[in-house]
Amino acid sequence: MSTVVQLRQGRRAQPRPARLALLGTGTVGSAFVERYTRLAAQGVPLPEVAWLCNSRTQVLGGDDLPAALAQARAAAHRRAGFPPWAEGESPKPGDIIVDATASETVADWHPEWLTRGVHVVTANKLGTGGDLGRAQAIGDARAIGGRYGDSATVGAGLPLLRSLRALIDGGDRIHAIEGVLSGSLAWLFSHHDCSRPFSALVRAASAAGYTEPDPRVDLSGEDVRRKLLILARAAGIALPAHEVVVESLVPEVLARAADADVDQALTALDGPLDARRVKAAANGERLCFVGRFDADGARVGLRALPIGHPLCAGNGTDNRVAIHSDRYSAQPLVIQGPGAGAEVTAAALLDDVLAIAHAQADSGERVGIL
Ligand SMILES: NC(=O)C1=CN([C@@H]2O[C@H](COP(=O)(O)OP(=O)(O)OC[C@H]3O[C@@H](n4cnc5c(N)ncnc54)[C@H](OP(=O)(O)O)[C@@H]3O)[C@@H](O)[C@H]2O)C=CC1
Ligand SMILES: N[C@@H](CC=O)C(=O)O
Repeated sequence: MSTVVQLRQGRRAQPRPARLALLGTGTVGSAFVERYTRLAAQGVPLPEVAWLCNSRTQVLGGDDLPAALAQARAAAHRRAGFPPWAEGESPKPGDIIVDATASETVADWHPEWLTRGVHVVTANKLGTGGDLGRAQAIGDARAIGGRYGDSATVGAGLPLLRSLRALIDGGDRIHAIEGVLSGSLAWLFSHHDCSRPFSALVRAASAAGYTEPDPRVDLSGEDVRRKLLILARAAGIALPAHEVVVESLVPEVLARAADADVDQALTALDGPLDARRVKAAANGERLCFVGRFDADGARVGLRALPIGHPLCAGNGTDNRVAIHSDRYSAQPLVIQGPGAGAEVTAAALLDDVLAIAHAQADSGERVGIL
């Protein structure tokens, strides 16, 4: 090797390892830290968590992540304004942002980060399950920039999006997707036997970490709409959110309740849902909250299905989703398993983080220079 080449190589800046920022220190963010800490103790090579952020503060990760998490969770509330991470140090190309928020503000940043070569791993469905323009901007940005890990957004990590993309990559065409896409609603309707008020079950589902931060997002069908949009868009259909017909379970008084009054207003669900449960049982049917899209459109709502119906086969938080395609035309491909819960969701996020870290290592991807 010539002296000139040796000198050039000696001067070349060293690539630095990717850093990770965790946005959201609530139910899912905390489970992420717990799993990260466990995997790191097992020797799994993970990118360093450089920052933990919520809407109130940003703290440095460091060696003691549980302590950093506790510090972030204990931060004082602050007046509205930019979230602290937006005022602090910017992520650099090759860094990984984990979005464990339910925030529109954070989702709006997804295309921007991807365009800059920053990877995004998300449990937040608003990126690709909300506004179509934002979903398309994310699609465009991931084609040229960072990677987008979205397995936690549908089925809390069940191999749904992965399978769908594998079918499409293999030349298959998707005709319809139908299924139970809400873990919390699946859990609620599998426990609803009128012995306890439905509102008490909603409180239990929320305490178990199955519902959205605001359970009305589940009960209104909005969460299922988002998942259906994510699936439809992954299948290549540019479906606008307003084209999904949604049957909400939320009575007017609950819909209008201020955040502080939601818990009390949940009782408005009890009478109407008990009546639907009694009627379904009298007809030998079971209530299931189902989302479907096909050539005729997209629809989300509560259906009374015969007890033996395939969509009724799950238990607990099980999602059960049927994919109809060219390849699976006589009988659909069916994927079933737990579709909500902080642990499975955190595992999905870490799977995506590891997949990005492995791809970086395999491709020798140069991470931004310090
Ligand atoms: N629970 C489940 O089974 C599943 C959940 N998900 C998704 O995971 C996400 C998180 O849910 P969950 O943990 O229950 O929600 P939580 O309400 O428990 O936590 C949300 C966190 O996001 C933070 N946050 C809000 N806005 C911002 C912002 N602008 N910048 C930084 N942080 C912000 C909050 O901050 P602060 O603490 O200051 O309020 C909080 O720490 C949701 O999008 C949900 O849909 C996805 C799959 C399954
Ligand atoms: N609230 C959601 C959680 C996972 O996405 C659900 O009930 O499925």
